[in-house]
Amino acid sequence: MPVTVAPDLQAIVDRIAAEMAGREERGKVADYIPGLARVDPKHFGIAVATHDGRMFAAGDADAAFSIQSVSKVFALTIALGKVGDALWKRVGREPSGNAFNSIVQLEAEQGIPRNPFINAGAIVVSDVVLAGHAPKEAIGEILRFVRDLAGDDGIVIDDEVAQGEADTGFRNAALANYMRSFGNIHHPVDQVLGVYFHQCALAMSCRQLARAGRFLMHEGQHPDTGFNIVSPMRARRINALMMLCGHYDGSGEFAFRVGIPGKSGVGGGILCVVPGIASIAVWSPGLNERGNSTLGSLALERLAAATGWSVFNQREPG
Ligand SMILES: NC(=O)CC[C@H](N)C(=O)O
Repeated sequence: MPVTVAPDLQAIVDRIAAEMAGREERGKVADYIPGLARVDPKHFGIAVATHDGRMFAAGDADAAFSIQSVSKVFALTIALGKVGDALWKRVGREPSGNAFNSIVQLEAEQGIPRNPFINAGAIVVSDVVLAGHAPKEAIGEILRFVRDLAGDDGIVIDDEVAQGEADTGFRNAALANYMRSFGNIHHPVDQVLGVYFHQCALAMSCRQLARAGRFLMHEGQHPDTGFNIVSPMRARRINALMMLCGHYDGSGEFAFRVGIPGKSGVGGGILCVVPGIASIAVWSPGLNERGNSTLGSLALERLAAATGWSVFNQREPG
């Protein structure tokens, strides 16, 4: 895509934040754990990190929130680094068309989850990250990785959220045990879930999240160090998975409305990657019926329309 940064990007994000502040329809905040239930639905933040190293932010772009399933992108990146394409023997690459915590496909498909961005797939990824480590070390590896990507040691894991996930994670435990019965989970289920629950509990601001996603717009390269986090091909493939599977059974709708690879989480965050152009994070805690941020999705739709950014065309911004 030959599109360069739209010159009025700050004005665009300011305008989007102002529109979102006035919206009544915000969806419903996730309420399965206290650490999420108490978050004020009025929040909205947006941060856009551009390929040329600039940052445009508006609203609550510096407030930390629970990134939840957005963490599945980072965990997948680590797992691919460890076992490479062998991962794809244990996890599929197809959209599921089902809810993020659905169990129905697993029986028909012999314990192989459809993709790494539904819970079952992410739990297999956690199992891979855990290999050769104590759970604490695996969690530390994920945290260090995200801090390194963002260039920010201030990123932490919210222990209260992690505990809440463990206290209520009966369905995730069911998924893990079920996959273990097919031999697709290799470590003790409580350890695997410990890793998964802690990665879900990563707390990050939009600015930190947009920075952490930059390697995916830079063909896999860390923009600060020049090191290859992943190869260009792998970055492209992670982006493809985000496009096809990043919003669960709402992925088609998101591609239709926004047209940019993205990954959502039930904390209300969405990370989006415009290859060669921008890494974008939005946050608004109210969710639609598919568990994706209502205003976050709308804000990204507005941003894509205002900039012309899409992986489906090559229009100049305007
Ligand atoms: N969609 C999500 O963000 C789900 C993450 C959540 N912690 C869960 O496992 O249920």
